[in-house]
Amino acid sequence: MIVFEDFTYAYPTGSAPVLRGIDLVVEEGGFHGVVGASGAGKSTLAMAVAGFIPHAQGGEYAGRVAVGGAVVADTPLPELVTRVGLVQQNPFDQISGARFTVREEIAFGLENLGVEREEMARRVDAVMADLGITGLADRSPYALSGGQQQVVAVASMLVMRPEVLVLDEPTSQLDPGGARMVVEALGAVRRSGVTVLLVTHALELLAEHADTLHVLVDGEIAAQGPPAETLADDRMEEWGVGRPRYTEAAARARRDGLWEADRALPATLGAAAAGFRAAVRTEGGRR
Ligand SMILES: Nc1ncnc2c1ncn2[C@@H]1O[C@H](COP(=O)(O)OP(=O)(O)OP(=O)(O)O)[C@@H](O)[C@H]1O
Repeated sequence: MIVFEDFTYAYPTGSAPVLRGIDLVVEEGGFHGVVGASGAGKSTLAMAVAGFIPHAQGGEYAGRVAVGGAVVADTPLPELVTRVGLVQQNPFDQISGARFTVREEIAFGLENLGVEREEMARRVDAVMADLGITGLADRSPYALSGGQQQVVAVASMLVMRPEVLVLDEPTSQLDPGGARMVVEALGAVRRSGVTVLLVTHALELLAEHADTLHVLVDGEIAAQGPPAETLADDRMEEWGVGRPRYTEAAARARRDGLWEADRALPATLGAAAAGFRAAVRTEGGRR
């Protein structure tokens, strides 16, 4: 569980706070999304969960962030890395450069923790099997596609058995095939019981997979709730987030009288298809 209590944060080089009075509860387990316009503070929020804020970045803060009951600011980074994994945008940048194979790369964090060799091998094998990358075990991390590298980055975090996995735009530099690999891997992470907090502009992905969605606007939480509600919110345009293409299609159909007036706008393809089918039936009934 991640809890923000009235959390405000300013970077050391900037005078104005970039997160302001954040109150947020992310329930244990499940898949939770964070969206917002560019500069809204999403990466800053991700770093506040992972502890790079305040531990590595410094800056000024008020209020608190806690993960699994541990207050992030009071917990040393070496302990936090076993509680929270952070996967970032660029898969290439996350390769340690210190190991030759995917298997060794995934084991790297456990080695640093001094985990016993057999236990380490068991855990690495299990994570690779869970994420469907056993076939990559003996390859060089540098010889992989971006999607494969990103799944290895997820595996390197998951092998530490964190409570929370935070991902900051993990698919934004990938082609559609690579993005699909990462999404499938996140399905496996979710099934393992780890809480997933995903920062992304990929609204359709959140519409299909997220349990809750948190909308950041200029450093504040402007809306939160189930994605079917938040993504169809009329204010998403003015907040600079936009809406899924299915929502936009239905909104246009509604303007043209082709969407039932009392039916909520859809966020997913399935909900859009159901709405259009119903509209066609109603139209047919009128004839
Ligand atoms: N290291 C830093 N020092 C000072 N200001 C920073 C630093 N990093 C980010 N900022 C500022 O903090 C604000 C929020 O940035 P952040 O990267 O968290 O936004 P974001 O929502 O993740 O944006 P994007 O979608 O473009 O990644 C921006 O105004 C940004 O310029």
